[in-house]
Amino acid sequence: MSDCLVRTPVSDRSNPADLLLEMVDYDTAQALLSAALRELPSVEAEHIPLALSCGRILAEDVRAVACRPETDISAMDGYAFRCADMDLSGQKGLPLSGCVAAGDSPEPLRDGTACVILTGARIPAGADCVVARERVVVAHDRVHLTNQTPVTGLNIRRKGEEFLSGTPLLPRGQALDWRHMALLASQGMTHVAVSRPIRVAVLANGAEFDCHAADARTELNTLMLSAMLQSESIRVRSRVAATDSPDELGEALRECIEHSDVVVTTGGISVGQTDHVLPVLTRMGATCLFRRVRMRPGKPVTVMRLGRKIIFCLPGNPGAAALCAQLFVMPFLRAFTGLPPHRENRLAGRSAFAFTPTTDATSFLPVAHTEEEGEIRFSLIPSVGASDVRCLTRATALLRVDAGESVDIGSYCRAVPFTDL
Ligand SMILES: Nc1nc2c(c(=O)[nH]1)N[C@H]1C(S)=C(S)[C@@H](COP(=O)(O)OP(=O)(O)OC[C@H]3O[C@@H](n4cnc5c(N)ncnc54)[C@H](O)[C@@H]3O)O[C@H]1N2
Ligand code: MOO
Repeated sequence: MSDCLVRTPVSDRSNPADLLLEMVDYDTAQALLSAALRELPSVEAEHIPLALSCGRILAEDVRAVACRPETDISAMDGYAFRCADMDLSGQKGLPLSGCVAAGDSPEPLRDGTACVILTGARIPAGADCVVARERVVVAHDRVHLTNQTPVTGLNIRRKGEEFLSGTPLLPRGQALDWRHMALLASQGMTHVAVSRPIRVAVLANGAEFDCHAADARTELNTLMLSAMLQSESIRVRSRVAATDSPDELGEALRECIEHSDVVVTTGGISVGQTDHVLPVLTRMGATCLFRRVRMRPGKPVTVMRLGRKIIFCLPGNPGAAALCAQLFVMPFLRAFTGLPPHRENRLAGRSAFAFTPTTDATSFLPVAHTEEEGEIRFSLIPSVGASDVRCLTRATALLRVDAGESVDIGSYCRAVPFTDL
């Protein structure tokens, strides 16, 4: 038998384990979380080498300091000349005078001549068109047109045609990836200001995860949640307190809180005699943002705050922990890192199944979504409940059904797709 904490009387409203504390509905819980996030100072910026910045979040707006192309350049390997100088019949041609390659700073073109020019080379002053090499014939050091009528600007990439100096290039909050590297490097940037990574601690608890326990179980949530939350802009560390001792749990919580910006606990938040997470946090001075949400599954989910630290207390059942992490922790971390809400924040489509809730709570059903003839269709993934880990591997979204609503085949429905960071 474990040593059980003596339960505080249910009338003690300072204890978040107290079931008399009012349960909030799902939208209220989200609103409380958004309000708490707004009160947090934004994450500091750090300057890191551009080469290491993929996956990080831009901490400031970037404007062009140089236009692109920086100067008029040739788009072709060929010959540059002044259009008006060229004999269009191809009979006379123009004498050749020199060669310009990319990287050269050419002298002005001699009047009445053409020069060899290579792709990317600066257009010499005096030239106003480029004809591709395969469209001329060169004989006796003269260039003759074969199959081209040149016009001013032909095959010239004009200075600033991509963008001018001062053009807004990327907004603060942009998650950087390979597509942004060339653009930033084109501005001479070797370093970039990004938000420093957010430190998240994931803490599981429960004596059943002690491998010496008489009925030991495999701990699943730290691996699952670390994989979900880990990204270039989020550093996750995890810890398992394989104990039912409030003191040992308290020590683990203290250590997690001290070294992290955000803590995510799983398990130990219901009303069992070994559910110590909330009383221990309360004793440490944490206050409750909300305690339990009118939703199924995931009802026990609770969010605490200690100073500037937010502590998500998720239910221990892996399915419920995953669902609460997707619905609460992921959007919070996106916003905290400075990312905009996920572009597929909400999916709308038609249900391929019928469902009538049996609770007065918001139900979240695991579904797989497919696109058929431009419309999203949701299929129900069978689940035996909040401990089901197999159904997660087949689901792609969580379909929301509010209390009092029911779903019929063909009903228009909303779902939150699973996301990563
Ligand atoms: N009297 C009541 N009992 C329960 C209620 C209630 O309202 N009244 N709510 C139920 C619901 S809903 C849930 S969800 C669970 C939540 O309980 P806890 O968050 O305290 O979770 P535990 O009791 O610690 O664990 C529940 C279950 O999940 C397994 N678990 C926990 N952590 C992990 C992990 N890291 N890896 C794998 N499996 C884990 C644990 O072994 C238990 O089987 O409370 C209900 N009870
Ligand atoms: O809500 Mo619990 O999260 O059903 O298992």
